[in-house]
Amino acid sequence: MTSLIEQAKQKAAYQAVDEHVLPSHRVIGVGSGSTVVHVVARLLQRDPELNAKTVFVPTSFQSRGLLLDGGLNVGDVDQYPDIDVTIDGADEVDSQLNAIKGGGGAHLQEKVVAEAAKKFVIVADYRKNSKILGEQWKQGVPIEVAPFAWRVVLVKIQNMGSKDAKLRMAVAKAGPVVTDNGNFLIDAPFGLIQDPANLLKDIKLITGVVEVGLFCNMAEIAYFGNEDGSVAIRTK
Ligand SMILES: O=C(CO)[C@H](O)[C@H](O)COP(=O)(O)O
Repeated sequence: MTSLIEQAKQKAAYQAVDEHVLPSHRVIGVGSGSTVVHVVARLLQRDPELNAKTVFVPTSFQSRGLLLDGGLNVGDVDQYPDIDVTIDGADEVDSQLNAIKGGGGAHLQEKVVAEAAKKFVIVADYRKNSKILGEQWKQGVPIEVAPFAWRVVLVKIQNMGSKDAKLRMAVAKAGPVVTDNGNFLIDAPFGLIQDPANLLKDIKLITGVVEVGLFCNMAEIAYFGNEDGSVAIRTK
């Protein structure tokens, strides 16, 4: 029995693929996370001849595995810097389509692949649909940092007002989570984020920060699967 949340993710993902991955597209960016599993499932339902003519650019070890397991052509963003469309999940999306990403620690590659695309599309379930960032996602803004700099960055983030900011620790390993890029992660709660673009700029200016999981003014459209089986669409 599929849960309501899983059904909501699937509905959003399927509709986004159907409406944004066109037969003329040759390069598709594929995000990371559990909602993206449904994106790849829908891609695999397309005409195999069409998929054979298309390259898919993953954003993590996880999404690369999904694409390879499906027998799809995989390419790197340095080979394919012009992407037709990138579809990805999010941890929270506000009324202006700003998003928090990086719950899965993949936001560095996700941001590069989203910025390389002509169009960036978000897929999520109803729990991610907010007016203001920080309403529902309480874990904080994910910040990827160079390992040697983590404590200096953490103190600066705490001094910026995120008193509960902390290093993300691994669950099945002693010590911190290490990203696909060999870095550490800090999760920094800032309460309600009224001005995400300004916060992004301030955090990014701290030396040692590699990338911030605030995606501001990037998404063109977001699909939210609802509990009742409908899909809410938000556009710019
Ligand atoms: O940003 C991400 C990973 O870095 C994911 O897109 C985000 O965490 C949402 O994941 P899910 O679809 O599993 O809820």
